[in-house]
Amino acid sequence: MSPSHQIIWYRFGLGSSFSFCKSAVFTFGTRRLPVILESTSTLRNLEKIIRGPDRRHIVSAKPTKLAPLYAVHALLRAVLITSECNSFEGIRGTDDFVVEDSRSPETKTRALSVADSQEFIGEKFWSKLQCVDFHDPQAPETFAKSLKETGFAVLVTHPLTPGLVDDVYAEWREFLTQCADPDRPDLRENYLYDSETQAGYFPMDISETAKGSTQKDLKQFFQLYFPNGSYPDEVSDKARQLFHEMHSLGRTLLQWIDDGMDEKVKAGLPCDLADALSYENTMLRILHYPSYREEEKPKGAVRAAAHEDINLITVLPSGSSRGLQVWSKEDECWYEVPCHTQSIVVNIGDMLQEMTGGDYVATTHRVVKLDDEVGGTDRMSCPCFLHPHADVYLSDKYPTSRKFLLERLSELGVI
Ligand SMILES: O=C(O)CCC(=O)C(=O)O
Ligand SMILES: [Fe+2]
Repeated sequence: MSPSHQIIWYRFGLGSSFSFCKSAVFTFGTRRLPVILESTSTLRNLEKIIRGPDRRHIVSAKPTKLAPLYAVHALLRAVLITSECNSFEGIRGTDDFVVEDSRSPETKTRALSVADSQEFIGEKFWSKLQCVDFHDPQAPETFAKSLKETGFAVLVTHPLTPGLVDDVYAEWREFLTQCADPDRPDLRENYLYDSETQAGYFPMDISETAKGSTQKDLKQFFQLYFPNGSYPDEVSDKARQLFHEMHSLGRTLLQWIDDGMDEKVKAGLPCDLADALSYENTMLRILHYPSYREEEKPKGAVRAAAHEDINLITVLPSGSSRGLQVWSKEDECWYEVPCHTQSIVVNIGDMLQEMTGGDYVATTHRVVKLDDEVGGTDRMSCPCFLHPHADVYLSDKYPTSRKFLLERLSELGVI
């Protein structure tokens, strides 16, 4: 080791946090590698994985029932950091997992406790919020349970075309940046949203004000409806393809909710959720949250203020950077929603809550700029809001979903 190589040693003793952590699945590009974190020998396997040629492409970890999220996340972060190192020490003694961080200015050694692991990853995760492997036979149940308990679930593997979301982020970041450019008034004019259909471009100065908030969110976005609504000539067909794939994934997920639904609740529905899903009312929103300095933002404004979504469920690929948080009524705190490239967050919207008489609850969430965000970071995201057909019965108060939608859009100040 060269003397200029400064190191922090984190020792993940099996007696500490990882004794909880039985297994994880790491995904390298399209290759999935299950890892059992029980013994020294399997930690050695992990070492081999870290040393492997694909080590820069670790994108997700799947905790099982026995593996709380924080432990898997701590491990994942450790692996990510390690994969950027020039060297990796691997196993020390019989039960230590040693990670070195070449970017640290000092050297120290310590065993990692549960609290440490949270501090280490700098995030607080909700252990009830499950990460689901889409291909796991247990996936429908795990998914439905997580939605029921937290209003959220994270799919760490999914059937969308690999790389498609990143491609959409890259080209729409450029397009939306141009739309905001005062030298390109033509773009704003061409694509400005239609208040009746809600399709098109919503600039920063128009944007949304969350229900109950007084400040506009610090975001601009484009709402795409298919086959109606405008689609900019300036971008490729990729967002169209993404919508198509997300809609089809959404139908499968609604089917999973149908399958896991309490019989009494199901009896109150006008039809299966999967059949209530509309293609033309479903909307893909491509969001750009520009970078900003904390002191420059209007007082009280955040990237997206606390809100619940209006629709049935939202299929939300991980944003291009962290910042999505979910409110736990039980613990009365914000938890960070795990953000791995290639994972997809799913959350419940108000319409599903209304339809199921509150059996599925739309959980409040928001998007903030984290204190440790690297300066000048913007953020892209592309939630797909799955909506029912306009005449679907939600409840006696809202005999059609159309009535519900109009009420909520007027509260948002966009109609
Ligand atoms: O940007 C995100 O990650 C979430 C966006 C969101 O919650 C929304 O647009 O409703
Ligand atoms: Fe939302």
